[in-house]
Amino acid sequence: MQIRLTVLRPRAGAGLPASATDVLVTAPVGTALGALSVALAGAVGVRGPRSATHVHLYAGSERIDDRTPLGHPPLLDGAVLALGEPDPQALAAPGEAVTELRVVGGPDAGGVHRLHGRQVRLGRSSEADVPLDDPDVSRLHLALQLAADGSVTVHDLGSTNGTLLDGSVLGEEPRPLPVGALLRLGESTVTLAASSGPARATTPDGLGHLQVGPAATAVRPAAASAEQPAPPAAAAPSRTRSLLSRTLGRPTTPAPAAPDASQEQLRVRDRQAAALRERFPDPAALLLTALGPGPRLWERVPAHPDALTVRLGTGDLPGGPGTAPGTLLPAVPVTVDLTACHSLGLTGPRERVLGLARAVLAQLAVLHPPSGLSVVVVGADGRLPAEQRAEDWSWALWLPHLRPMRGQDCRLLFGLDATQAEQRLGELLDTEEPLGATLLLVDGDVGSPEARAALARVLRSDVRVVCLAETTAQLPAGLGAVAELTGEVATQLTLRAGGEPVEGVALDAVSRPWAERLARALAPLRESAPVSRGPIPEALRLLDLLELDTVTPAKVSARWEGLPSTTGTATALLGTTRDDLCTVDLAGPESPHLLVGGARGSGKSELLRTLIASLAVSERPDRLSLLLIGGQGPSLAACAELPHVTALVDAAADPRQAMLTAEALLDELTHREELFHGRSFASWYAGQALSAKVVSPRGSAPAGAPAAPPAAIATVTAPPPRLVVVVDDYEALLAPHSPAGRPLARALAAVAQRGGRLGVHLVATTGHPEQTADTELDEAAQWRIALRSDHPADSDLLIHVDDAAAVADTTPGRGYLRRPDGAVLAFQTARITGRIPRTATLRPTVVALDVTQLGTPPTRRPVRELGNGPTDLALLASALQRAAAD
Ligand SMILES: Nc1ncnc2c1ncn2[C@@H]1O[C@H](COP(=O)(O)OP(=O)(O)OP(=O)(O)O)[C@@H](O)[C@H]1O
Repeated sequence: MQIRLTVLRPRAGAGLPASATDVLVTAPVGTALGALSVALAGAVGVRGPRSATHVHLYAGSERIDDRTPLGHPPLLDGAVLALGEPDPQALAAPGEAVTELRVVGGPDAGGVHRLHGRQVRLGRSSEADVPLDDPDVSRLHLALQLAADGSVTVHDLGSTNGTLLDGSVLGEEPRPLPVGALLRLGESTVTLAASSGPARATTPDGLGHLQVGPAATAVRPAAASAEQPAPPAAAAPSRTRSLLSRTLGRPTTPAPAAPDASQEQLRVRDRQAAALRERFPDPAALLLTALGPGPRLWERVPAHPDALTVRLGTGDLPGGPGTAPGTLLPAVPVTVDLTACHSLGLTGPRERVLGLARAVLAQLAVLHPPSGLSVVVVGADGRLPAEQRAEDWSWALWLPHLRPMRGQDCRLLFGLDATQAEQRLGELLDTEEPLGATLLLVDGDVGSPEARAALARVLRSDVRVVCLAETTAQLPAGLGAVAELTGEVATQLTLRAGGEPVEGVALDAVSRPWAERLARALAPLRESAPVSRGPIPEALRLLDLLELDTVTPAKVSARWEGLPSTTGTATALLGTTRDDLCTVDLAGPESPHLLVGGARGSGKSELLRTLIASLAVSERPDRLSLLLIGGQGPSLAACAELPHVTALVDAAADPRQAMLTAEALLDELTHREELFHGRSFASWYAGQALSAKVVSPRGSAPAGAPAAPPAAIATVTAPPPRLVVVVDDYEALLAPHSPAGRPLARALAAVAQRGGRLGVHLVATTGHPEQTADTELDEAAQWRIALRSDHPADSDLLIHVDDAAAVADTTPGRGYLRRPDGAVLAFQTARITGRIPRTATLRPTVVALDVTQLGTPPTRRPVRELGNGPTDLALLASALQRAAAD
């Protein structure tokens, strides 16, 4: 496994900052922190004999136990480990249920401050308890006073530009500050909030990530109600007039309400303003959502009405229905819909533009799931030093949205030099089918004439683009919207999106440490779907897909205990498609049988072994039996130890056993028909659940079923399990020179025709689809797989399209699944006869992360397996046997 950590070197002296190094750790699953700590200390230059015995690592203020396995909390992707002393930042973390002061807008937005002590001063000075990097804020601007009963008052400290409390001027006399009231100082807006809501449940996966369930629909903003004003998007010229210049620092105007508004109209105004602020969350709310993670994390799935709408700042916007004419909603979000305008330019002094761009990326990353939005960051402007570009964007390396998910040849979707930029832009143009949306962020020039030409083409594609520049003239031509930072200190912006410009918007900008904190909180989070979209992997391990990388009897028993007590299942996980797990459900209503074809060496036998192992994990042996028949050799012998396997027949080597098996199979079908009295396996089981008793009408032991007592003794017996008959080299049984095979082939034909209703399923492989065409199985099997085929006609016979003929012979196990509904999906079979990957036994390595290199192709080392030791199948069989015996 690989995870990224940050190691903090101890401070050289009190008051000095700790220096941090980001590292990539590669280590076998289950490696304990103790095995890494010396290497982690070495990464920040702490070496020598003392480091071997005296390395203590802290997560926040807590010392981490050396036995904590890597990949388990707190050792997750993005974790910060402080060496030798608690993390000095830890105390500043916003905590649980206390009153919080949140900076919800302005040039230094996003801060969340727990209120401690009796007095809290806000100002530009570093002496302030809550420092604000806003040029229009005085050094010590205002003070909050906390009373013992928890109430809060506020007063101005004689600031130059004054303070507004909910639109009215605040003097030096203390006034109560209720939760939710807006304080505006300089271009910043702050508010008091009760504690943040409950965190969303997450599940550690042991590999450095936390799985997050889908967003709760209840928390999504409701569609615009009759009372709500239209969303404050930039592209609506009708409201441009009403976006007034901000009033602070200039002659102060009262709260923006119409003079003759009634009490009810004012309440409507307040509700509308609150609804808009809720709908487009401020930076502080976003940070808390990432840290929680809160219920709104990744709520904007592609169909969400506000998907790809970004908030750029706040302004006073006209009220909606129910407010008095001329009413303005104070300090509500001003947004741009990137779905509508496609591309957005942000211009102004570099530091401010970067602050705004960070706020834009942060909100996209918090509100959109990585499966619905990919982010590509290109910063290759040769006028800036390479180190500067890397430093400006290093915070984004923690965002999960930058992971290459479509086969892009890089570690992260960065283009931080001309070559990387050309590569990223080329990839954007090459994507044939867009999966979710893509946002390209371009910081300045893209570095080369080729890249500029490619960017011009990207701008005409479906990719959404945000470009940053110092001046509007430096932006690429034809952007859908441009936000230009204005004002003496560039803390306001003017938005142009086709209609009249929207002026005087107080921008949302966030600092780099803030953005890094938010991105780092997102780093370990993963959507709960086990496989993400992307290219089809080249190699897969079944035990990993089954989440049984360390398989134990207890884990298997727990899985079996969780099964519903209805008819036994027969669902086999085979591998993955591009988007999802690839499974075949033989017990479903669509089709009970599966036919698999492919050329020599295409991976048919391995696919059967994977299917057998997967079926065995999916169901208890008393409810699912497996009968294995090798038409031409012992390819399935490795599965014989699974407790579900009742017989292994080598038809070529043992014709007599083949004959007996054929008879037993036919007997079994007849037995079930008599037992079920015309009902199907499923409805008979449903009946059994009611009557609870079964009287066996006859007693010969059917192939693949537990032995039953002699026919003469009518007795209560276990109900028959589902039976899956698995045949390798089906065509060998059909061959004229195979006298032993022929009776078996006849029995299998009967299974294909009659077995489905009786809970008897057939899975068979063929190397020669033309020989198995038109057999009973060919006609009955609606689940069909074509692995690599030698001829298009073979593929066509199997899956009714010839795509499998184009599969490369370097990818055994790659093929196409045709489902009963006719859908054809490319997939890769997972392996079960491999051995534990060699990396599982390697010594852990710790290497420093170099941001400038993250956009380059990763070094590829072939996955090698241990040459000795048990196969995964042997490990699984042993665990299943013990689980079955318990
Ligand atoms: N899913 C897979 N992933 C990786 N390697 C695989 C996979 N499936 C098969 N292989 C490798 O490909 C080779 C051929 O596999 P296999 O014997 O399953 O093919 P086959 O189609 O049954 O061949 P034949 O028709 O000759 O019996 C083996 O070396 C196997 O290890």
